[in-house]
Amino acid sequence: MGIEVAVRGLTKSYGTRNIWQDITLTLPAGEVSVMLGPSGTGKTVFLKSLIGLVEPEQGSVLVDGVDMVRSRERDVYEARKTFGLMFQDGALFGSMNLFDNIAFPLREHTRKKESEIRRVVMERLEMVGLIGDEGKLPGEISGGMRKRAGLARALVLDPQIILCDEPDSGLDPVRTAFTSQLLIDLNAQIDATMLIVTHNLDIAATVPDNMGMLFRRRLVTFGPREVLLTSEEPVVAQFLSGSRSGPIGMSEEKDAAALAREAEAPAPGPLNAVPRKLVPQLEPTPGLPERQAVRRRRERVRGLLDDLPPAARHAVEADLAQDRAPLPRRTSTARRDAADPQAPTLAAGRAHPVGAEAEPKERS
Ligand SMILES: Nc1ncnc2c1ncn2[C@@H]1O[C@H](COP(=O)(O)OP(=O)(O)OP(=O)(O)O)[C@@H](O)[C@H]1O
Repeated sequence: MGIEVAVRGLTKSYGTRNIWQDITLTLPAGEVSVMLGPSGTGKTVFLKSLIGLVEPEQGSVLVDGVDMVRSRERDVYEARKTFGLMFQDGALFGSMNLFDNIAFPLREHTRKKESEIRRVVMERLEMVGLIGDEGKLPGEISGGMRKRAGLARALVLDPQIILCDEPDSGLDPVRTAFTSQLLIDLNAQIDATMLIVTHNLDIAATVPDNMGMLFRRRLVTFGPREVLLTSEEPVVAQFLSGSRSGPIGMSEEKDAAALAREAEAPAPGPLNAVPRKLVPQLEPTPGLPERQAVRRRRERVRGLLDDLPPAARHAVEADLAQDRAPLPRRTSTARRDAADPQAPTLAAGRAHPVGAEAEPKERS
């Protein structure tokens, strides 16, 4: 099973420019989490800080007892081996064919024989649907195939934590849907802890167990997917609906004058929030094992129910009721909500705000 990543009070600046501050969250072991945020809010910097490639000035990132921020270089190097990284462009060596690219970490970091390397590489190629393409150069394949090859390479050392930086960037909606399924299938097969950085609303709505969002140098929220997907927090609702109305502007933040003008004359019709249903999470492709994270997460989130905002709580209770496990409380409400066609919709304005009173406490 994957291992937990515990981030506490993380703060990063470049020179005098603060990127984000005081980020505290836990990536639960073996679960899939997504970090959303407008462009430039520091999502990639956050990913890099988890593996010690970027050095935050405050805070800690605990992975299996090693603080990726402050521990000795040798310990950080060892802990880094538990991670698999998938970068935006696949980060493949242009002069090597896919087989050699994917075999590279095995040849660099292990003493496996070539026959064993071939077995592992072909297995990973099959997982990402690239069997038959192993002889091709990165320049001869599509962007989506490069991403999948990058994912296969991230998997060869059997990582317990997988970090994916914008797995959808540059992909059409169909390829993005396949990528979403691939990520869920992967989690079912290897039960690794996963963090995906993305802007993509379909991935956000269908893939993760947990979601967070960065905005204005802060973590707006992080918790069970239902919290963010039912949130009325203006920045979250705007982001999830793709609306121009709200605090997010073309540059990272709108200034106060622009927000005041907008409040007087809200953007018309289609530019405003488009309600989105809280759609079910993707399940693994038939024939694959069940995701073990699902049951673990249900148990974990059951313990958080009292701290969740009402809309998120109703959505979680509906999920728990579907599982047919006995509910400790509010069973009848959950059943009613599960059947309620008016159940929480994204940006539909029915959910409770994630505010001071309602914000769930992040827990491990
Ligand atoms: N090495 C660096 N030195 C100085 N500034 C940097 C460095 N790396 C990143 N930044 C700055 O940190 C900010 C956040 O960058 P980052 O790439 O993490 O954003 P992001 O949220 O991933 O954006 P996008 O969604 O567009 O990929 C940017 O303004 C970027 O210019």
